[in-house]
Amino acid sequence: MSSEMKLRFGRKVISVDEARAALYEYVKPTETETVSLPTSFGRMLAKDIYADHAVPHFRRSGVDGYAVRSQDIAAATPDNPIVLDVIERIPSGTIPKCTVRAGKAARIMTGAPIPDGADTVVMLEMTDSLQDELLSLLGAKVKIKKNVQAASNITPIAGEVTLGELVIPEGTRIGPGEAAILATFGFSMVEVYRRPRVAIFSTGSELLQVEQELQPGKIRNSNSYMLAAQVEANGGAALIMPALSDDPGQVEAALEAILPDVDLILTSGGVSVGDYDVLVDVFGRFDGKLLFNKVAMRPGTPTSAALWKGKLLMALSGNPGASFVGFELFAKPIIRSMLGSQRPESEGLTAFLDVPYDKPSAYPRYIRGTTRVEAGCLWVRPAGIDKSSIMVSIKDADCLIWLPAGGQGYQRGDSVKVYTTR
Ligand SMILES: Nc1nc2c(c(=O)[nH]1)N[C@H]1C(S)=C(S)[C@@H](COP(=O)(O)OP(=O)(O)OC[C@H]3O[C@@H](n4cnc5c(N)ncnc54)[C@H](O)[C@@H]3O)O[C@H]1N2
Ligand code: MOO
Ligand SMILES: [Mg+2]
Repeated sequence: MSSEMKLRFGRKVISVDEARAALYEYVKPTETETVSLPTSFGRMLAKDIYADHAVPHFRRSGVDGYAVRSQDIAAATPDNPIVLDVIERIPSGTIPKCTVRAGKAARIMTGAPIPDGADTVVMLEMTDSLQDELLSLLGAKVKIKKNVQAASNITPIAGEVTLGELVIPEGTRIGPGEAAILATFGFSMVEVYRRPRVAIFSTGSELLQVEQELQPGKIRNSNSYMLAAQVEANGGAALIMPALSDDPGQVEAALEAILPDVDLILTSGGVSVGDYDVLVDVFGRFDGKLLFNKVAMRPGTPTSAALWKGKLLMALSGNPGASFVGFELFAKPIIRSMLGSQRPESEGLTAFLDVPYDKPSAYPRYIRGTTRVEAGCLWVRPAGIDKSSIMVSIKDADCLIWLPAGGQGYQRGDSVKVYTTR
């Protein structure tokens, strides 16, 4: 068999895990860059964030009311209120001037520092000050109508975060909570991983550009946009390249030209046994190293990958379903590893199959699935028609249902593993 025929038909099949291991060998995190906090949302943090001060860094009032000594108001009741002298008013953001001694009270606002001497705060609603609030403060008195436990309505120093605590580990995606913490600790500039640049090429002379009118026997290129959306959803920067022809020389030249400018190349189509499956031809003539060209999985069996001039080239199947699944299983963990993620692979969950599934397969299946929760249990069913060539059901998928190889089919209610894709 010629080497070209060998590449097409004499393929060595490897498992998904072996394929991933082969890829991970060549994956390294991108360099870090420093960006402004407002532009860091969605980016991956490139260094551990430690608390360089306690939060709060002062005893903070949680309510509007009076800061007092709890022992002064132990006997307070609505019928027998305790009267205290009001010595100062403490707006939030100011520093108390006086110490609260026996028989004294300080009117305090929510968020303001607790004055020395006070160990609790009585809410305004439990005093009679509401009537007096127009009185000039000096000489005013306040009737406390309810005793309040010591430490009430006070957040102690370091009540939220202690000095030196690791608040966000490196490799975390910056969402709302992380943004709040970064702002709290003064990170107006944030060190993040550079977003991996991913070039996307589709192949196939049947492909039209999106803006082109439909023509007999041709289809619009949908994979490139699906893959670009998947790249961006996982923190990469997608470069949608012009679709490639079926000419091996042209394809090789186009891929080689972009290699230096990107971190990863994704192609879709042209990896099976067809006469015009051009990636197979490229693998037969390029000076890269083919890592694998057949994976024990359905869909996406002909998914291939190569290392070329130090960069990974992921050659996904042309069938939209297979392309989607191949991205989720291989390109997603590559991109997330480049972004420093400690958990690059999709999270595995257990769900109950919502419908019977009776298509046995020689290879493990990764079926686009739609989950739902019922009475606290996760149920999953195939998202629409479960065929590799179906594009329209991809929008309904929020996971991949993993069905082991072989099997005599599955009943409704069988528990299966699912991998989230959202
Ligand atoms: N005799 C065999 N035929 C096929 C085999 C096989 O083992 N023996 N493998 C099948 C499997 S499995 C898959 S998966 C597909 C993969 O084929 P390719 O990766 O070579 O993909 P293409 O042939 O280029 O296209 C397949 C299909 O997908 C459509 N396509 C391609 N690119 C796009 C795009 N950018 N947007 C939308 N649709 C796209 C293309 O029109 C074809 O319909 O091979 C099976 N055949
Ligand atoms: O490998 Mo496939 O099963 O058509 O995608
Ligand atoms: Mg083909």
